[in-house]
Amino acid sequence: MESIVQIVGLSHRYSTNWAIRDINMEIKRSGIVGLLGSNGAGKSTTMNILCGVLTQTEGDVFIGGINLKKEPERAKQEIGFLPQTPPLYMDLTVDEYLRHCAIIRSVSKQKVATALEEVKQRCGLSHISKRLIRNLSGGYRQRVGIAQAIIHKPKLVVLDEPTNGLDPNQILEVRSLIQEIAQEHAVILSTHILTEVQYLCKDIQMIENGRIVFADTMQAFDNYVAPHSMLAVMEAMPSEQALLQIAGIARVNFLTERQVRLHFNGDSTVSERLVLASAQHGWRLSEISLEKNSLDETFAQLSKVSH
Ligand SMILES: Nc1ncnc2c1ncn2[C@@H]1O[C@H](COP(=O)(O)OP(=O)(O)OP(=O)(O)O)[C@@H](O)[C@H]1O
Repeated sequence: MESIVQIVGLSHRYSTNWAIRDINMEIKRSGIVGLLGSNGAGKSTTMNILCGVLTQTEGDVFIGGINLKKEPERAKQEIGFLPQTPPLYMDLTVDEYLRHCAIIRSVSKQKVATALEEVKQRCGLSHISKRLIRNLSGGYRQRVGIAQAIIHKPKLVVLDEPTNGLDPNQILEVRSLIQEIAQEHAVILSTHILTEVQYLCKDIQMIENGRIVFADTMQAFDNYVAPHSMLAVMEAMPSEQALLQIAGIARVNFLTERQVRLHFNGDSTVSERLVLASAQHGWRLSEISLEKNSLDETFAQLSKVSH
């Protein structure tokens, strides 16, 4: 199967500092790939190169087999881009703006009207065609931003922090629109929000200090960030020895007379065994909570593994 995107040995240097180093990636199918990284990790640099806005220092990007550096115009026909700040013209109506985008994206004259109707329908914009963009809510502006990215039916859609600055309802709406679009297009979604990637993406690329530190399926990532400790509150706290008897518990840290942190190996079914043991021995377990790694801790661990 031909790749939709292939990134080979991509590196970029701003004056003397390398912002990204030796990035490799291949996408062959539609669906959402999450590019996850903390601020300054190198996501925007990667995306800007991918969309032909910035020329890399080293390496190559192929879109549908076309070398972006050698044939930028042809390759860019297959890319739709929603940058962090959508390139909207506030004084145009939704119709005027999207028509303008279709034309600069080289949609042929006879096809502009159909492309416009289709994209408005997909993005839920049909009822606000005549509204000025200036008067739209953040969520609707973002929909217009997504519409301009897909109006020419590109193979690849690149979305940079698409839910940034939206309220919780708007976030849900924009996420479901992205899921819908990913049925037909390959989508790369950049974000620093772990839950966004967990919710939307089937594959994940994690970037830190300009390097990819994790590239696998979301399921593999979930296993990686699965909890390895839990906090428990017990009114009649047992001894360390008694707790270590429970299969899976590897280490015990007493925090207060009533609270303990239990580190475990394997899966979190150990919590069920703790509940059982408490009932059997009268420890009066009143609270239990699994502790997930924070994104920072996960980055730190993955960075260590990759070095
Ligand atoms: N125009 C520029 N000139 C010099 N250095 C830059 C420039 N743009 C980015 N950098 C540096 O390159 C590195 C990667 O930045 P980049 O913006 O790609 O990261 P990011 O992951 O997108 O972060 P953010 O989420 O904050 O946008 C950072 O150290 C940043 O300071």
